[in-house]
Amino acid sequence: LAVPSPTPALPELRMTVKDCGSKGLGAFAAEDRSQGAWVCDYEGEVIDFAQRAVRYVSEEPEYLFHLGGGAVAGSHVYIDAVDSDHASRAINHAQDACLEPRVSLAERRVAFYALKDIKAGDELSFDYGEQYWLERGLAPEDDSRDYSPERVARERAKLADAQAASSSLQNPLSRRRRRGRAPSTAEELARVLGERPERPDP
Ligand SMILES: C[S@@+](CC[C@H](N)C(=O)[O-])C[C@H]1O[C@@H](n2cnc3c(N)ncnc32)[C@H](O)[C@@H]1O
Repeated sequence: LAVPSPTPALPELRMTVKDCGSKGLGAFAAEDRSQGAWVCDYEGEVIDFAQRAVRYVSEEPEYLFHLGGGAVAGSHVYIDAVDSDHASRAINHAQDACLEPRVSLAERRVAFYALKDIKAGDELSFDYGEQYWLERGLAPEDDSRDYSPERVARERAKLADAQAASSSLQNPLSRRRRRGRAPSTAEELARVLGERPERPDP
């Protein structure tokens, strides 16, 4: 019985980084790669929630890939490519992208796979997700979805409502107030604080 030998793993795709006009720099394939094959990883520094908070106080991060985490914000993990000199840092966004990012929180890894046949000279892209652009109030190129100021305003209002609901849920005193009466003794206060609910999964 003939057993097919396993396909040898391909090396990382050869890439070049070039100017892409208003998108800034972009990463381009320097050779062909077939649909389904691994292309490269998103290379950068693995950081946690606290490091992210220190690094990005007032500016929106541009090279940060969120790997996920649990219900607790402090457990979230990211790959930050801000100081990387790897070409993956320059991969731009497109709705009809040629790359699929496969994220492994356990391995602290993002691996890009070809969603279609890639030819030498093609620009590499993945879908950053609508949220990336809505949070920044920007409309990206190579994307026909709705990023109008009206939608941005609607999404921001939804987020503000969700945050208000979540903070009032997490504050047992406000829960008690809604039921009509704030705790008036230390024992009652301790009992109320003891009822503090778990943060819901976002
Ligand atoms: C991870 S960087 C990608 C590389 C970047 N172009 C550069 O010059 O370093 C993400 C940023 O690139 C730009 N960008 C990526 N895709 C874009 C698109 N489709 N339309 C407009 N700007 C884009 C945006 O400024 C975005 O915040």
